[in-house]
Amino acid sequence: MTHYDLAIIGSGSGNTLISPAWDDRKVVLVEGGTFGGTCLNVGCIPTKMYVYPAQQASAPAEAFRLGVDLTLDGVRWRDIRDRIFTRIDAISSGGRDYRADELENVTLIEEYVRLTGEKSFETPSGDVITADQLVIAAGSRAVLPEIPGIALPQVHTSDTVMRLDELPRRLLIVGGGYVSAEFAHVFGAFGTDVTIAVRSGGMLRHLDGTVSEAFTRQAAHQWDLRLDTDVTQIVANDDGSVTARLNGPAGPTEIEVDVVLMAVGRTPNTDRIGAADAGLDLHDDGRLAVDEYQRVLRHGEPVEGLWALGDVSSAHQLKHVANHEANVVAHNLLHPDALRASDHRFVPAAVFSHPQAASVGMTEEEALAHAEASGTLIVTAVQHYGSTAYGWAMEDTQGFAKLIAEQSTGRILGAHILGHEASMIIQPVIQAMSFGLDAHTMARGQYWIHPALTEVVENALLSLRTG
Ligand SMILES: Cc1cc2nc3c(=O)[nH]c(=O)nc-3n(C[C@H](O)[C@H](O)[C@H](O)COP(=O)(O)OP(=O)(O)OC[C@H]3O[C@@H](n4cnc5c(N)ncnc54)[C@H](O)[C@@H]3O)c2cc1C
Ligand SMILES: NC(=O)c1ccc[n+]([C@@H]2O[C@H](COP(=O)([O-])OP(=O)(O)OC[C@H]3O[C@@H](n4cnc5c(N)ncnc54)[C@H](O)[C@@H]3O)[C@@H](O)[C@H]2O)c1
Repeated sequence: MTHYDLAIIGSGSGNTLISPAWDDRKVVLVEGGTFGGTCLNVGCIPTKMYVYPAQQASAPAEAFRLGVDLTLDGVRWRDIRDRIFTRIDAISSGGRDYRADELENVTLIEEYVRLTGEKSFETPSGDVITADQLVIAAGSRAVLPEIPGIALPQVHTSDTVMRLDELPRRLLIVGGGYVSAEFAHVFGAFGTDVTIAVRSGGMLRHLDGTVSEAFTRQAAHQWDLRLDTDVTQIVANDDGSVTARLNGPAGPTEIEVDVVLMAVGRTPNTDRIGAADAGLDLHDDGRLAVDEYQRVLRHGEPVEGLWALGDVSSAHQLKHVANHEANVVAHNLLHPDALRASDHRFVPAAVFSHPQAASVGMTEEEALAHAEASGTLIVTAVQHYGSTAYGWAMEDTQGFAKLIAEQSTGRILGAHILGHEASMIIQPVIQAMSFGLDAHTMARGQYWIHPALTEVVENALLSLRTG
């Protein structure tokens, strides 16, 4: 048995906790998978490194209506793949070597461990580790539904699809959320025939209804979108392709593809670390229960010195949330008498698809429920990109920003943007909400660069009938 001052399970955002403040204390970092976790190796970073060239590959279609004739001569999939992973793999292995070899006070264990108590765990090779403080930052993993044929080598998740040797000619994506929307854009722009099977009636259904409906419409123009459709079986064919059996509104049908991407959500890794056996509290979806200081709960009470952060405990499976919670835990580990709380009031998110979608705060549906419960009124404004000068320059006919505010105070409750660089132009609204600026002050209290695309947000603010 070895005892440490601090033990961390998971090298994603968990890795950032090891600051110089721990230099004279014993720390163990445990990583059973690839060093650096999901975002670096199989998540945010490589996906966006694919999204950017996908945008370039989409340029001919976009430019044509502006009077610019471009042709796409080809997409060198292996070159793109190797450029991305040469860079990422080096960062991962550099980070691993730094933790393994260069810090005398830090030990790196490269095995999947299981809790044996509140602040103890064991490795498959039989070592038992105890710690004064333990941080569980074990993340989440892609869900694989129990469909016959799910284990075929042609069936991938986001973990493996980015490393394919060849760009598939035909791809079936199962699911209608983030991963589906982003990979449909990437593979579709590169020339793959993309079919998407969504078991519900729309894509991105976690977003505001107006955005989800508009995205679904645009998705149906770009990809073969099958709504209200289940995949019931996947069967291997002799030529290396697979046949997926679908059940949709028109009854059973079949589709032949080269690769299937399962994109049906992610589940927290609490089962794999044995959190329930250790007596820790779990939410219904399997997340660890934590309080506002990121302390893990047992029988509803925080366990002293036991912390969790990121996907393993968060309702938001987002890297900026995992990083924020890691900052909070980093402080709280060292300042037990002056704990900081996490701030989950205005968590933004963006889907890097075509078009992009970005959101923060309440959807209109949630705002209406809030208004009813609080006896207030809400106002909404929808501003189209095409109504601003930059939108004219782009000849944009689809993009829009939808803002929702409290009528009496002008307090902004939510923002939902669909279109070019939505993830960037939403940032001033996130700032206004976080710092409590009302819609009018925000619109009139600063210059807005003319004729930048941010004028969409300015005009939406001015259109809100508040006060
Ligand atoms: C395809 C994809 C794209 C994404 N894109 C974005 C994006 O654009 N923006 C965004 O904000 N978020 C994005 N995300 C989500 C983001 O990647 C995650 O929210 C974030 O990486 C979670 O960080 P974490 O530190 O909680 O967990 P992770 O980074 O997953 O780290 C957990 C680590 O713990 C290890 N581990 C688990 N169990 C054990 C055990 N028992 N013993 C030892 N080690 C263990 C795992 O191997 C893993 O490396 C994306 C996710 C995916 C899958
Ligand atoms: N840009 C980003 O920030 C980004 C990008 C990718 C992933 N992520 C994170 O990763 C998480 C996982 O992404 P995701 O797209 O896998 O999940 P998701 O929750 O976004 O979407 C899952 C989809 O699968 C469907 N589904 C669920 N179970 C199903 C089943 N058994 N059969 C068929 N369909 C089923 C759901 O209805 C939904 O359409 C996201 O929730 C997000 O937090 C973020």
